[in-house]
Amino acid sequence: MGDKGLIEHVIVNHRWVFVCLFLLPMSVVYDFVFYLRNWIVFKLSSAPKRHQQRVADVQTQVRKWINDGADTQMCTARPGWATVSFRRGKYKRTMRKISVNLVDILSVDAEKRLVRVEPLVSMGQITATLSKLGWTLPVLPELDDLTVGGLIMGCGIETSSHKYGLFQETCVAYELVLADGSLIRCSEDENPDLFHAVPWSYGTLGLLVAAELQIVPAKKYVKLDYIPTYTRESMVTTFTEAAARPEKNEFVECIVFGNDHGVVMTANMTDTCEPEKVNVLSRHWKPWFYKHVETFLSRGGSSEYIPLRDYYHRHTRSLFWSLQDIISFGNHPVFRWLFGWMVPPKISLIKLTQLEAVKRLYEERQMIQDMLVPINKLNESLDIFEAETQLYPLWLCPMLVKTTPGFIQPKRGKEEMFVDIGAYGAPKAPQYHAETTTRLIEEYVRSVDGYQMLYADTYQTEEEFRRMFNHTLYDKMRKQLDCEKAFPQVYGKVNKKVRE
Ligand SMILES: Cc1cc2nc3c(=O)[nH]c(=O)nc-3n(C[C@H](O)[C@H](O)[C@H](O)COP(=O)(O)OP(=O)(O)OC[C@H]3O[C@@H](n4cnc5c(N)ncnc54)[C@H](O)[C@@H]3O)c2cc1C
Ligand SMILES: NC(=O)C1=CN([C@@H]2O[C@H](COP(=O)(O)OP(=O)(O)OC[C@H]3O[C@@H](n4cnc5c(N)ncnc54)[C@H](OP(=O)(O)O)[C@@H]3O)[C@@H](O)[C@H]2O)C=CC1
Ligand SMILES: CC(C)=CCC[C@@H](C)[C@H]1CC[C@H]2C3=C(CC[C@]12C)[C@@]1(C)CC[C@H](O)C[C@@H]1CC3
Repeated sequence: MGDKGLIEHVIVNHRWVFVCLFLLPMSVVYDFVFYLRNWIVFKLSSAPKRHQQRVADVQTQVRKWINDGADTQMCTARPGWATVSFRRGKYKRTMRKISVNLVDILSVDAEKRLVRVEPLVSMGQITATLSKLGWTLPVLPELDDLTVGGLIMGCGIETSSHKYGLFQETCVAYELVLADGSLIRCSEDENPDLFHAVPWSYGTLGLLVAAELQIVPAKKYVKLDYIPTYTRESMVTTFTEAAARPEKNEFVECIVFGNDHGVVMTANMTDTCEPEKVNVLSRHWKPWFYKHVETFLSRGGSSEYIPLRDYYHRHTRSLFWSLQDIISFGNHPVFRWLFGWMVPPKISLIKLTQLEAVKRLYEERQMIQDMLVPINKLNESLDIFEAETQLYPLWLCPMLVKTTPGFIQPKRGKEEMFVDIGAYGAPKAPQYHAETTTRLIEEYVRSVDGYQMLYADTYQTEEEFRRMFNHTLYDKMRKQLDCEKAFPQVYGKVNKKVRE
């Protein structure tokens, strides 16, 4: 084995060496630099002043594209490795890249209960800002590095989605630069068709330059009730009943640890607590959250008070359960005490440095998928996941599909409760084959009028994709805004063939 072969062997089979020695320190430096930059910007209060100039710069780039003959389509200049999406878009190599370098929180309006942000503002930045002011977002998707732009143009989900719907249902206005270089604002009252067509459009109707999001009062803690279940029936029933009562349960999720057992969690914000039951999850020596949850299967049900921000970022430290496949001893107490403060490595840096062999490994032997199905199909869906993947844990998160027009709408005309089934890890089913199995599951999801989250690999054909997502309003807006030359279709940005 030559030097290159040896390095590749070590990186694929002992990836933790590279991750611990290189990626973790790099992630700390990266976060620190960004933190410092934001601190300076905030102290100088320069973000709102510079916003207009930065938007004008986006408009100038689009107008230059027109003057240059508009011969290639446009996408944002954000490199594929920097995103939370599972893969990189190949289209980033060929399309005209428009730099939308807008990373700041512009204003917090307590009276109107709104926060106005630029599209690259991350969820970590938002919780840091809002919690100090006593506010929070109604839906705050897990993973610190998710951006407002990515969550609006794609979709975002969290354990309060059974009450509020997806992230976009809590947005009240978008500002976009269109294919002709003009700036437009849209909301429920102003350009409502565009407003409803933007979510799930993946940047194919225009470039987002600002968004207004609802805020709601935050409390200090979340009181979290852990309810272990030992049969499939009790797991599904407990979860479904909890999701149906948003007035009683502000947050609902379930981690399925095996075919017939899992822990359902219901939670509510509170300002008071029982001090002996407080669990500060963000302390670096604390066990990974899903491992902690698993202990309630043997300990029996219980309650805890978790600081609100720690609750929001509870799965971030272990990237749900994906980190165990990268640092297998990451949850060992010694590792946690010594290095836990550096974890997790930044997803962007993992993507930037992963070798072709690691990519292949993930492509062939790992499944990263979120499928949204009507909650009354949960039991049947779990049977399919068990038969085809035998992959555990699974993440269950309920979500309300509202009748708002757009890419996803309840097929039966009235709002309907769905559940996101998240599968992240190495399937154990002997017949598992990335493409065949995913296609089979996609077919099932279509058959129950469900949806696939598109940050992951979709193997659907364009015709199947159009059957899954309602393109009526989207097609109308593409025509009206003359998008055909300017941007690809959503399918052209998300299907497996255009991603690597
Ligand atoms: C109107 C207004 C506008 C503002 N604009 C901006 C702005 O544009 N950009 C900006 O950055 N700040 C802005 N701020 C300041 C903001 O309040 C924070 O000071 C800033 O975001 C940095 O937060 P921090 O120092 O608390 O960072 P930290 O709390 O140190 O957080 C830094 C990062 O660490 C992680 N983290 C920290 N604690 C936890 C935890 N408990 N669990 C999991 N992860 C955690 C998160 O990833 C977070 O992004 C604004 C404030 C106001 C009022
Ligand atoms: N908890 C959750 O809900 C989770 C959600 N996700 C998914 O991750 C993705 C978000 O990741 P993130 O890294 O934030 O975003 P990405 O950079 O991956 O962006 C996602 C899409 O949105 C487009 N987009 C982003 N910003 C703009 C903008 N300003 N103008 C026009 N188009 C834009 C991108 O276009 P382009 O390709 O041109 O750059 C891209 O197609 C979403 O798809 C989300 O569903 C992942 C994990 C958890
Ligand atoms: C809560 C929802 C809806 C989704 C959570 C999905 C995450 C678990 C995945 C999103 C991006 C994924 C990536 C990886 C692991 C799983 C995610 C965090 C990797 C870090 C796995 C290792 C690869 O080499 C790179 C991957 C990048 C994206």
